[in-house]
Amino acid sequence: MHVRAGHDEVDAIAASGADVVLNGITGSIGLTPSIAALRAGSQLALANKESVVAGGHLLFDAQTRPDQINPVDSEHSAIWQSLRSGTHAEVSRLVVTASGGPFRGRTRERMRDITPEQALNHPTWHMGPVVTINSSTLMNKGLEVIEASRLFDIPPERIAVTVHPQSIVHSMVEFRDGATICQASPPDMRLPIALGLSAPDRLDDVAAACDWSTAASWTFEPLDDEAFPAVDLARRCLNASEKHTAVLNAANEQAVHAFLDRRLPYLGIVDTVGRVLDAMDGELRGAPRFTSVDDMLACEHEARARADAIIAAR
Ligand SMILES: NC(=O)C1=CN([C@@H]2O[C@H](COP(=O)(O)OP(=O)(O)OC[C@H]3O[C@@H](n4cnc5c(N)ncnc54)[C@H](OP(=O)(O)O)[C@@H]3O)[C@@H](O)[C@H]2O)C=CC1
Ligand SMILES: CC(=O)[C@@H](O)[C@H](O)COP(=O)(O)O
Ligand SMILES: [Mn+2]
Repeated sequence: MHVRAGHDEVDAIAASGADVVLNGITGSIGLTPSIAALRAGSQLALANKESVVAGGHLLFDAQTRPDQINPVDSEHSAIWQSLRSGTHAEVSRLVVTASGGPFRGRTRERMRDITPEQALNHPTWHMGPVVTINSSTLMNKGLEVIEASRLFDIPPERIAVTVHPQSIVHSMVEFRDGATICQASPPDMRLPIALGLSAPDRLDDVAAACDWSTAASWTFEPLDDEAFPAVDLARRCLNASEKHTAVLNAANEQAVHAFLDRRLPYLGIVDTVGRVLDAMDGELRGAPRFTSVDDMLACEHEARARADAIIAAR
C-alpha cells in the first residue's frame, strides 16, 4: 500500500488523471485539488462546496470542457437532477431546501448560550463538525445559495430558500410554465455520491427510496432571516464579488473552529463574519476579482487574520 499525505500530495493525487475525482475535503483548502482534477481532464464529483464559494471563476476557468463538475452536495445534486426536465432558458427559480438545523424556531435571545454539543446535534444528517455547525447557523445554506448560483448560472434573486425539516425534498426547480420538479429521497448521501461518480448513468439500489405505504408529512416554512442572518449575508456577498464570498467563507471557517474550541460564543460566529466583511468591504470592492490562486490565498489570509483578531479581542 502507498500512503501519501500533505497538501501537495492531495493536489498530486487529484491531478493523477482519474476518470472521476471525488472531492470530500472540508474547507477552502479543497480548492487546489479541485482545480488540479479539472486541469487533468477528470470529471470532478464535488462535495467540497468551498471550492465554488472561495474559488469563484478560478474553479470554473480550470475546466477543460463544459459540464466537468458533477454536484454532490445533496441540494445541488437535486437541482442538477431536476434540471434534466427543461432547458436553462425555461428555468424560473431554484428552490433550495434547508432542514433549519437544531435551533429552528428559536429567537436570537434563545441561542445565546448554545454549546458545541448542542450545535453538533443535527436533526436529519450525520456529517462532519464544520458543515454541521454551518447547518445550525444556516451559513451552510448561505454557502449553498452561492454554490447554486455559480454551478447553475442563476442569479441570486432567482434562488429561494425554504425550510423543510424532514430533509426528504432535497431541492427543486421551478420552470416558467409554473411546474416545479423536485428530487425526493430519505436523507442519505450515498445517493448523490453515487450519481456524482456514475453520471449520466444511475446505479441500481444505491439507497432506500421513499416509503409510500406509511403516512408521512412533508412541511415547508419560510426562513426566519432575523434569527438566522447568514443567508442574507451570503446573498449580499454573492451580489458584491467573488472576493466577498471567499472572505465570508474564510472568516466563517475561523469562527466555527473558535466556537468548537469554546473561544467564541455561538452568536459570535456569524457576527464575526459580518464584522470581517464590513472591515474589508472597501478593499474588496476596489479589486473584486481574483487575479490568481495566490491572490485568492492572500485575500483569505487577511480575512482569517482579521477574524482571529476579532475573536481574540472579545
Ligand atoms: N457530510 C455530508 O453529508 C456532506 C458534506 N458536504 C461537504 O463535503 C465536505 C466534507 O464534509 P464531511 O465529510 O462532512 O467532513 P468530515 O469532517 O467528516 O471530513 C472532512 C475530510 O476532509 C479531510 N481534510 C480536512 N482538511 C484537509 C486537508 N488540509 N487536506 C486534506 N484533507 C483534509 C479530512 O481528512 P482527515 O480525516 O485526514 O482529517 C476528512 O477526510 C465539506 O465541504 C462539506 O460541506 C456536502 C454535502 C453533504
Ligand atoms: C447533506 C447535505 O447536503 C448538507 O449540506 C445538508 O444540506 C445539511 O443540511 P441543512 O444545511 O439543510 O441543515
Ligand atoms: Mn447540502
